[in-house]
Amino acid sequence: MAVPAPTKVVTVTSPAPRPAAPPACSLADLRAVLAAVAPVPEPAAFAGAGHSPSDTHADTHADTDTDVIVHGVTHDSHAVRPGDLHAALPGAHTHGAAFAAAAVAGGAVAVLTDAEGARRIAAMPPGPPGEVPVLVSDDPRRDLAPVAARIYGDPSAALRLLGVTGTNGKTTTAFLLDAGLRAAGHTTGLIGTIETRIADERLASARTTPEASDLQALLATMVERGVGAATMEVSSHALALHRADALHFAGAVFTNLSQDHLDFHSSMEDYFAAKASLFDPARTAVAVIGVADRWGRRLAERHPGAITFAVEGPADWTARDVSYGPTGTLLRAEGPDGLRVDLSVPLPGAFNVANTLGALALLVAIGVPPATAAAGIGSLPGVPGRMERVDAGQPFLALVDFAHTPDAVTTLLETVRPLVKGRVIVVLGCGGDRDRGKRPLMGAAAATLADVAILTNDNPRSEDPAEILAQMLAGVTALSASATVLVEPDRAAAIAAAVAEAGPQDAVVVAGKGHESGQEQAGVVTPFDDRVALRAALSSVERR
Ligand SMILES: CC(=O)N[C@H]1[C@@H](OP(=O)(O)OP(=O)(O)OC[C@H]2O[C@@H](n3ccc(=O)[nH]c3=O)[C@H](O)[C@@H]2O)O[C@H](CO)[C@@H](O)[C@@H]1O[C@H](C)C(=O)N[C@@H](C)C(=O)N[C@H](CCC(=O)O)C(=O)O
Ligand SMILES: Nc1ncnc2c1ncn2[C@@H]1O[C@H](COP(=O)(O)OP(=O)(O)OP(=O)(O)O)[C@@H](O)[C@H]1O
Ligand SMILES: N[C@H](CCC[C@H](N)C(=O)O)C(=O)O
Ligand SMILES: [Mg+2]
Repeated sequence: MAVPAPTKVVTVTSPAPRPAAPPACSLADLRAVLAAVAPVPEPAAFAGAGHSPSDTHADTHADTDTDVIVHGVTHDSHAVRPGDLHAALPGAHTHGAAFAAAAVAGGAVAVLTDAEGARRIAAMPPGPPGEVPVLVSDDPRRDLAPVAARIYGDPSAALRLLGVTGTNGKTTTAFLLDAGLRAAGHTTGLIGTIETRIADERLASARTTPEASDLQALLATMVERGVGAATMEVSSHALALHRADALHFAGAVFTNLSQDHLDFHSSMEDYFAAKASLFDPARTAVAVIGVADRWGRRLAERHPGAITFAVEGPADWTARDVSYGPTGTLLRAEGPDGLRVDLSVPLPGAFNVANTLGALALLVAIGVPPATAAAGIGSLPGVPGRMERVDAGQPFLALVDFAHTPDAVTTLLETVRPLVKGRVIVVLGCGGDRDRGKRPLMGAAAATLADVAILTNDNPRSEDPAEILAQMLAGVTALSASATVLVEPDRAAAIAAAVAEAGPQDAVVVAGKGHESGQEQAGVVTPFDDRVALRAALSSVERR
């Protein structure tokens, strides 16, 4: 087999789709937006070296702002188009103002930044950045969302926007919502981890939730192309970094909360607060909350008008007569006011019953007839890389799944166990540059709930893969694990070892990468797809 060429990691987001008809908005309008969000800082605060305060263009161009017309906005200097506002944001690695000259050379007509950015621009040698107005904000990342909404004509108000947040199940729930909306006759849009859809067009997603500038442009493109209803995953990073501010949600689902992303959030409380902020009534009309865990129950207590769901109640929506099969589930959903909805869900496992209830509850709440919602959900062809079966004629079950949190690994292995008479063999790694606290917990879950656990690499990114594996193993050795635990850093070899180990009636479960198409290590992405690797391993076994 030819080895695919690795590609260099691009850390900036790829250019987002923009409306074909560019919007037009004066800088004076944007100043008004900024003034409404926060008071304008004193000009003296951004006087740079070699310039007097009056040299800074936040000040000097104020009278002529109406003459500067903005046609778009970007936070990424690589994606600047002529007529753009360049949002030069302070970041964890660099300051966007460092790229202001490139942005203005690329056609940016104004810059939005903070005092530090304005200081840097003022200190630059005479040249392009000094030739455009600089809007200064105390928090330009926060202000980017309302500014972008103003530039693109507030597109989320022009369509029915649904949001999904929570640790696990966002992508699945979003796919279920989209299927229900399409069954109800809507032309739909979808924004999430696997892909972005604008009506019939499908694009690869760079992020689960794009930055506000890209998101507002994307929603405006959807409106322009006749999309009437859109569903988006709202990650906790997005909420903490203001990507989803200034959006109008017709409704949103909270799936669940468990440990993840504690590299980014300081604590579970902080992580919960980010997720909970989506349900502020000022931005979300209908709250649908999974109450199977304590975080969901806390959120529901804060929102007495919320619609709740849990596979086993008490909740507004619960499931009855659930019949689990290897490829799907039959159930009766019981909702408020005696509603009864029979569903055939083409996704296996109790966790997908929870996802189905969340989607159904929101669809019904926004007026989709229950039978129509059920028909849409029933027509979903599955979710790529989530409990996805790979079949090459082998006498055992082979699955690829995206479980990459302790709770998801636990749920996954508990779901697979009753599906097979034989052993469960899991292949699993943990991502680099992500929550380290997850690693021993994921190792422990694999070692207690599987019969054979093969620990391997999963996007080591900038970290030493051996160190990540050692941290997973620490969770295994801390308890008397029942599984046979092996370590094989090469993921393809680990998958092949799992397949070689499997006998009739066993299950091979490859977890953590799901739909992903690359393995990222040391700044390089090498094409890698678990489904392809698993199929290749299964085929070579068949040939033996
Ligand atoms: C932790 C996090 O979310 N970081 C985001 C943050 O990065 P940062 O603060 O490090 O930014 P930086 O690299 O210092 O750059 C500062 C500014 O300079 C700009 N820049 C930088 C370089 C350049 O050449 N030109 C340029 O214009 C950048 O666009 C940025 O605006 O701001 C950047 C854009 O402003 C984001 O691209 C970046 O997402 C990074 C790449 C990322 O990996 N985010 C992940 C963790 C994420 O958001 N994940 C969630 C899903 C999580 C889940 O599973 O639930 C998601 O929604 O995708
Ligand atoms: N309701 C749920 N409860 C627990 N685990 C779940 C649930 N739904 C899905 N999972 C597990 O989580 C994995 C990821 O599911 P999904 O992609 O729908 O979640 P996500 O929240 O979008 O994840 P990400 O934040 O990484 O995009 C699945 O492959 C499955 O193992
Ligand atoms: N949205 C998640 C996906 C993780 C997938 C897993 N394969 C990994 O690389 O850790 C994240 O970026 O944390
Ligand atoms: Mg997702």
